Amino acid sequence: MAGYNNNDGFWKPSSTSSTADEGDVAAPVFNFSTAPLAQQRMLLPIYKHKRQILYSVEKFGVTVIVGETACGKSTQIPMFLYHNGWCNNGFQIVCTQPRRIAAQTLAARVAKEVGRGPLGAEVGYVVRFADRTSELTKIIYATDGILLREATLADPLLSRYSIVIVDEAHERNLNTDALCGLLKKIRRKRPDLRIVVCSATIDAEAFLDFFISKKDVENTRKQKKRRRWDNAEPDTQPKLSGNNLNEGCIISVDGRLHEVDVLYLEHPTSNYVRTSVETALQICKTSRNNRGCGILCFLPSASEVDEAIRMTQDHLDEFEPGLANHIIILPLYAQLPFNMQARVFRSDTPGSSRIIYSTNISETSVTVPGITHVIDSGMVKLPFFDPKNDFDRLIVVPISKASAKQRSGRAGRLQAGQCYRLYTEEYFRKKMEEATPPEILRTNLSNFILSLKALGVNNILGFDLLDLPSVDALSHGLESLFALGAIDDATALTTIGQDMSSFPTEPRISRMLLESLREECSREVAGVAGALQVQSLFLTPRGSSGRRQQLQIDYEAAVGEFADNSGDHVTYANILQAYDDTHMGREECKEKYVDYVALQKVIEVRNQLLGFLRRFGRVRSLGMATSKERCDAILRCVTAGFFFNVAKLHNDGRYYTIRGTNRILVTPSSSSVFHTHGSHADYIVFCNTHDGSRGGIELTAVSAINPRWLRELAPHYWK
Ligand SMILES: Nc1ncnc2c1ncn2[C@@H]1O[C@H](COP(=O)(O)OP(=O)(O)OP(=O)(O)O)[C@@H](O)[C@H]1O
Repeated sequence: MAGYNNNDGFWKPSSTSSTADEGDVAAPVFNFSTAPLAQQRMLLPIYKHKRQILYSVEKFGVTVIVGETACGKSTQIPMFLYHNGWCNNGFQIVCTQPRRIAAQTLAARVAKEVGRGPLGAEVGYVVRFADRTSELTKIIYATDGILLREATLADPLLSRYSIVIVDEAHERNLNTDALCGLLKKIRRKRPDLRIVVCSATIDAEAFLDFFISKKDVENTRKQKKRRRWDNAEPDTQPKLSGNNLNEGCIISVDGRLHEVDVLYLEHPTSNYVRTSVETALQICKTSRNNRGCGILCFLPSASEVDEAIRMTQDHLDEFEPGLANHIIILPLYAQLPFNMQARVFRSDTPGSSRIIYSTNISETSVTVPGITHVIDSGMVKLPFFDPKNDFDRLIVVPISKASAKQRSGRAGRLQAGQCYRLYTEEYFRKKMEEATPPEILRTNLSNFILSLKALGVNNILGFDLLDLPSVDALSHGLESLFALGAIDDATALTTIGQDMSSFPTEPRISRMLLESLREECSREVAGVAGALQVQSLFLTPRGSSGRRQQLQIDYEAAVGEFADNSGDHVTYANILQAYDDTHMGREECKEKYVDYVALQKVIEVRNQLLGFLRRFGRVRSLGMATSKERCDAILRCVTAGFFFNVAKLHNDGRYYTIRGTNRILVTPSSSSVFHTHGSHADYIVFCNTHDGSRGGIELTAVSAINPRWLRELAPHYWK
């Protein structure tokens, strides 16, 4: 196993001890996590800044709070404000999070800390597809996307909130940026609205400069130097109309309650999945004599998480006999059904060690109980828009220092911890970027533009943003929306565009779903949309080399039961139909090579999307249609959304996109359907692309289509 070093000296995890000799008697340590909640709160570093925060929010329109991870920003600030009267007169406080898992777990924790009623009483959350609030709710945790939708659909001035807290602002996803622009606009009409921006890793000055003009900032800084915060007392009844509302203030919160030791690899690793697994097993082995450990290991994608789990299971016993009985291994990524994600947050297995392999879904804001160690692979999978190929692509890239800090901050939350970085200290210091480029500078903007248009922003270039996107990216986004029928030639939102903007999906999928109402196959198409959220609905055949041929035969026979000649989309619909008809359980799915966990997620998403579709028309299913009618209806819907992604078979037997003439390879999972069940089609539509192991771009979610549909369904685009 690779060695690690840290600033305090040198230690190899494979040696028996890190800091203490075996015979050492540990000094008594205050057990933070078993102390009463009120006592835990008072120990958090942010507690010392309570008066300063209350004073600043009362006096200034905008407060930017930068504090170490785990200092208490997300849980404590809303409570300070609530207890100081900011929810009087029917007002509420909303705290936004980039991810739903953070909103849900924070709300649960704060409901406990407030201690008056269950989750959904005074403290609740709203995330896509789930609302746990009531008339009593005062503090709401919501995803930033949800707050944007609220402003779009219900309340453009967000008038029920006295304070909006934009948490984890460093993430700079499209929703955070749109929300910041919107809040700036709202403050012109509602100067009483207070904005609090929080993060452990933001450029506080840049955020303050964005919300407050430079001149005001200079004044504020001068005042800040003179102000003695310790003597500044907030009023017990905050005044909505403070006297410096055009000014802002930055507050720094130093320190954290529990230390995190950071260790780096001595030499770079060529295989971060394998090194992650080895490191995790080594930590488990050395922790066994104690009371077990909790490891959170960050990997870039769901497939690498699954690979790491398989590798860990394969090596558990050979690494140390008997280790398997004491280790629980769990995945955590967005494509898992919610109940499986929630398992990670239940720490009910005393004496055992837990290894959680996660994507960056748990990188910010969350506290996973029992985590003593973090392993950071140093990599992340991010969406990039490739204007040359006209594709969105998910690419694995190195993380930034800001992400590394967030990841290490997932340890040391309830007790001291360690973070193993699977890269060298030199790389971290000299090569790693300071921050991840914001989404607005790297991704497809059509969804972002659609959201702004629905908010009534006609001139996108005139809307205040933290970073301006390139003109090329904007024009591409506008062209795509025009081709989808979401905007007209004066770039105004059409009726279809209005409807599309109320779906929680990207525009192409929203368009596909709306088309399904016309084709009367919403149940099938909502299932297809669900299947696009998971990596694959099929399990890959695995086994010893001697059995491989037989396994492949079994696999093809099983897949053949569901596969349709046309390709993946109707095959997805067939699997869901089989589930609806027979309620396949875990074992039956395994026999048929269907991934049970992925299927549960698809069904969860399908049901949620059907709920949205019901607002627009009658949701029907094509149960009685002939297979040709059913297949054509489903594929016409897919084409209505994904007509940008069409490729044609050329004489050399390869597919080329019609626009851009790039050579494309069809991935094995899709081609197995084509190879087994039909000849290559002349025209195909595809929904996802990624960098292939054979070089070039590979496709998933591929089906044969009739080229005539292109002119019928997208006449602006295919003349
Ligand atoms: N779900 C939870 N279960 C147990 N303890 C929790 C939970 N959430 C928060 N805590 C406790 O509260 C502390 C502060 O958490 P909080 O999320 O408020 O910090 P933060 O400053 O927002 O961190 P970050 O910047 O990493 O999001 C944690 O270190 C932990 O001790």
